[in-house]
Amino acid sequence: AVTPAFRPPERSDFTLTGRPGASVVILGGGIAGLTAAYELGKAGYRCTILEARHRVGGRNLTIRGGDVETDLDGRTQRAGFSDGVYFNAGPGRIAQWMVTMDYCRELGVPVEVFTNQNADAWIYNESAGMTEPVRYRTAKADVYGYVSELLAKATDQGALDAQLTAEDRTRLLAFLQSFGAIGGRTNGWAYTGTSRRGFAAYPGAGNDVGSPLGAPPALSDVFASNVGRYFSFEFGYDQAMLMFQPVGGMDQIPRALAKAVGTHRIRLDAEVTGVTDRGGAVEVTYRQGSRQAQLTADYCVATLPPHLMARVPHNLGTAVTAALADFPVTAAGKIGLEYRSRWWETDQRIYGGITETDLDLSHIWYPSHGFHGKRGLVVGYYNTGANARAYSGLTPEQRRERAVAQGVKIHGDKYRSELVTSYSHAWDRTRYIEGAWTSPRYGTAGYNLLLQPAGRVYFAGDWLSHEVAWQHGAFVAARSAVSSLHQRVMAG
Ligand SMILES: Cc1cc2nc3c(=O)[nH]c(=O)nc-3n(C[C@H](O)[C@H](O)[C@H](O)COP(=O)(O)OP(=O)(O)OC[C@H]3O[C@@H](n4cnc5c(N)ncnc54)[C@H](O)[C@@H]3O)c2cc1C
Ligand SMILES: N=C(N)NCCCC(=O)C(=O)O
Repeated sequence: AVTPAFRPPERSDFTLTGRPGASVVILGGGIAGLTAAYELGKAGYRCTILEARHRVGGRNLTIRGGDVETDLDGRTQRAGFSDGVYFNAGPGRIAQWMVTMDYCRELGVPVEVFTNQNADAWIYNESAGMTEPVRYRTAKADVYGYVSELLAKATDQGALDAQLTAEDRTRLLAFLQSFGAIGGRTNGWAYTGTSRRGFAAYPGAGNDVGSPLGAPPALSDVFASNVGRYFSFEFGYDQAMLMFQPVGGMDQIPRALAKAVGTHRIRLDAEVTGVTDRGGAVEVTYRQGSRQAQLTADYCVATLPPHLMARVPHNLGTAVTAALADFPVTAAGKIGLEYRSRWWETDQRIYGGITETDLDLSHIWYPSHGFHGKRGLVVGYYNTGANARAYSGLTPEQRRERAVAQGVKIHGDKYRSELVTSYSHAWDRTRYIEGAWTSPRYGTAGYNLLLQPAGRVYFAGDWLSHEVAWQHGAFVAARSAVSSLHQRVMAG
């Protein structure tokens, strides 16, 4: 066969066979820690999770009205969202092939489509001189049209004869005519714009042909606007539609995991302060409020972000510390803007999806659920790196003002006037996380060292996978760690 058969991801009815009943202390109650406890629990291990924050989930964080978060700079926000409104401050979407979907199925977490791409969402490149946003459908029609025109001309003029047979040329020209909606040879393969660009007023009854947007800008202006830079996003194997989200918020996943694990096995507000491998057991010290406590178990699974684990005193060796400290960390931030009306649906006909910009807010997300409801939440920025750090240095009020001032350029006055309340999350300033995700140095001795246990301590987290910045990575890394732990226990 030319194409290898599709291999479904490891199934979620992943089960360790044999019931050895050893004890395991798990550091961190994010997706990796909860998954380790869930899978080990199925096999009869006695697990305890130590989680420093006041809730499980880690980076999987959904904010609802009444939630209170204080960042490393001491800025406290109390989310004022209405009942039923939620904001996924961390993960927001899941690809169909990800093992995350299997866990949703197994745990009974209902999912719905997350609209990752929408022909009616906007593109706005201020630095390219755009004074008005353009709809995705219009931008695509023009870029595909002109690229097709150029390639058709070059092909027909013989510029590609060294690469193409006569049959290839005919087939390529036929493809380009349909792909770009361009004229034929007699029209010089010209792109002159079609209904694909969209309408100022859509067609109606009788003789109402509507008001088509008409002729495209000149080829040079279309390329100068640089709208084409966003088209490849939806080609990514990890971002292509259909994408999914849990109904009611991404934290339905950690909530379901915590319930399955048993909340009595999870200690919250428990900050791990030391890990000592005693040879026959692992001793973990932690702080709960003013109380210092200690826990001894047969094994340990450590799922703290690597740059934080590197700072926890331990006796696992300097090579382990150096390897943990060698994960470059990215910043990311998001703001949730609650509106009293769904003007993006009623006035702009945008039902979900993402507007792309070259502003420092980067992306604007419209909700993929609750269509035609009373109110809704727009993600007013989702940015990374320097843009994220620029926002995380501001107060929550300043962040909102900066995001709204820019959003108005794209959406008009309602972007400000209909706003009710907001909450912003800066991952680089979040205690016990201090970053969004890492860039592992795959293939180095340090990375490979952490794939092995350090004595009785196993490591897991999305940072020990090739799907960093995805819950999938945390799930599979946890499964990998508990599988090798279990093999060792069964062999011993
Ligand atoms: C902005 C953003 C967007 C994302 N988008 C997506 C997406 O759309 N889809 C997707 O699938 N994934 C997405 N991700 C990635 C996803 O959130 C992560 O891959 C996943 O949640 C990582 O889980 P983890 O358990 O490895 O780590 P974490 O969630 O970081 O868990 C580590 C845990 O350790 C705890 N901890 C830290 N220090 C201590 C200590 N001293 N003692 C005890 N506990 C401690 C932390 O509080 C935390 O709960 C996104 C992440 C971010 C930040
Ligand atoms: N550099 C990356 N791995 N990007 C992924 C960004 C985080 C994510 O999963 C999402 O937003 O969907």
